[in-house]
Amino acid sequence: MSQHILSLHNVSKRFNEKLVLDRVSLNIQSGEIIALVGPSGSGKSTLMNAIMRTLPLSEGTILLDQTNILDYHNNKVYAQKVGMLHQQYDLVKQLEVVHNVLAGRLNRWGIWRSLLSLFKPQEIPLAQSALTAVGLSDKIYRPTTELSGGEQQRVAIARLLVQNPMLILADEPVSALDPVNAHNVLTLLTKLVREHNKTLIASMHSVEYAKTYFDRMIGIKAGKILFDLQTDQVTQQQLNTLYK
Ligand SMILES: Nc1ncnc2c1ncn2[C@@H]1O[C@H](COP(=O)(O)OP(=O)(O)OP(=O)(O)O)[C@@H](O)[C@H]1O
Repeated sequence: MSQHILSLHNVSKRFNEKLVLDRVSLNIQSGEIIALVGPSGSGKSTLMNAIMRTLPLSEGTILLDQTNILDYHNNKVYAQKVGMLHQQYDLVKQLEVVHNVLAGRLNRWGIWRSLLSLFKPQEIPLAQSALTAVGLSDKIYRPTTELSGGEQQRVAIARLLVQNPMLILADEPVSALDPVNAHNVLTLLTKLVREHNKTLIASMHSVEYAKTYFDRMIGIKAGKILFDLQTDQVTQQQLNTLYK
């Protein structure tokens, strides 16, 4: 049996008649830290949304943990396998940080516990330890809106730690941040992924960041994989072709 955490077999996606993913096949092992790179509109977000099950495939199969993603009937169970980090953090800004972090627990709690937690946060030690891991333990009861962009992205990472999925997808996780915050968030994210034995796939606008922080780079152009290599093996010529 395959040991791949994620396998895509001939995955295609059409929007109306437009082919946006064109027979994409790839295998990903547990623990890999992968950057998806490619020009705007090449299909990176579509690929991630397909893995997240927010977009149905036109053709092909995706196996997560050796099971077809369509066979996970329960979204809560699926959320224990895959979590996503968005460019715009996707937090409820009016709530205190603790509630946003504990939102990562919703896939394990029932409705009553989830509602109760809005009034009296449940599992505070769990939230506290996730916030300590991202360097924000002193911000637990602050309104999220008072945090900077970089801090909000770290809250979103703490929420993922609480959610504890095996695979993390990150859609341009630092493109809304300045270079210092982008560096801090990527350093933190890749360190936590390694320490917690997770797998990371991130779409990256910046090839420089992709080279610095990621082990494997997958170049996508017009919905096709142009190269799929260890980062140090990607040549300037391949990058030129990708962005030409
Ligand atoms: N819901 C949709 N309906 C129709 N077309 C779509 C839809 N979502 C994406 N597309 C098209 O699919 C193509 C790929 O988009 P996608 O967002 O996956 O690219 P991307 O590589 O993530 O781009 P970027 O780097 O700019 O985020 C684009 O041409 C886009 O316009």
